[in-house]
Amino acid sequence: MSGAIAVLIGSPGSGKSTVGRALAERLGVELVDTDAEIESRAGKPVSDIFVEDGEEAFRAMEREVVAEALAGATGVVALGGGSVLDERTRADLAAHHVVYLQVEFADAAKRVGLDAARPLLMGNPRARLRALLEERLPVYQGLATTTVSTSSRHPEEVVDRIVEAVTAEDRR
Ligand SMILES: Nc1ncnc2c1ncn2[C@@H]1O[C@H](COP(=O)(O)OP(=O)(O)O)[C@@H](O)[C@H]1O
Ligand SMILES: O=C(O)C1=C[C@@H](OP(=O)(O)O)[C@@H](O)[C@H](O)C1
Ligand SMILES: [Mg+2]
Repeated sequence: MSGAIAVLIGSPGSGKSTVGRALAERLGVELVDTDAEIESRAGKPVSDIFVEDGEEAFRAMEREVVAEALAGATGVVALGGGSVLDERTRADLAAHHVVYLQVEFADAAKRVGLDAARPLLMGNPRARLRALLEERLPVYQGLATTTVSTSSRHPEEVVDRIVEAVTAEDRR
């Protein structure tokens, strides 16, 4: 299959950015983390974009950055958790290995609890995260060519599973 070696999708706290970095390093390929690219273009953190420009402006930038990342991808792409809500992004993903990083609610809550930079979870982080997971689960499942559980697994073990899965997919 051409395109990215793996495009990582999943909820906030599933480990897309962390595992994306480790996977790209393991394979010796480039990583594009679309949130990092948005931050570099905007010159400010995602949380500031949400507060100062609003979610709609963030989603418009995200759509553009994701489309570019997917069009040129040959390595690993880590998406933001909400990027798959865009129809064009979902269509673009059809050309790629799409790895859904699955996480139990309790683990995701613990992981994002360590990091205050997720504007969508402001207010009541646990309730917001639960609602996001419920709404998006079918979308993540529908897009995945491979699903890898990340609960109770070190990021390097998650990388092992992804490498096995994409190698097996390519043999098919
Ligand atoms: N498999 C894992 N086990 C434990 N903690 C993890 C794991 N993957 C990521 N984390 C931690 O969870 C937090 C969120 O990870 P991150 O990669 O930013 O997730 P995402 O990009 O999916 O929102 C970070 O503090 C990270 O160190
Ligand atoms: O789920 C979402 O809608 C979002 C997830 C974040 O990325 P992570 O999934 O990497 O945390 C980031 O793109 C933004 O805060 C919106
Ligand atoms: Mg991330």
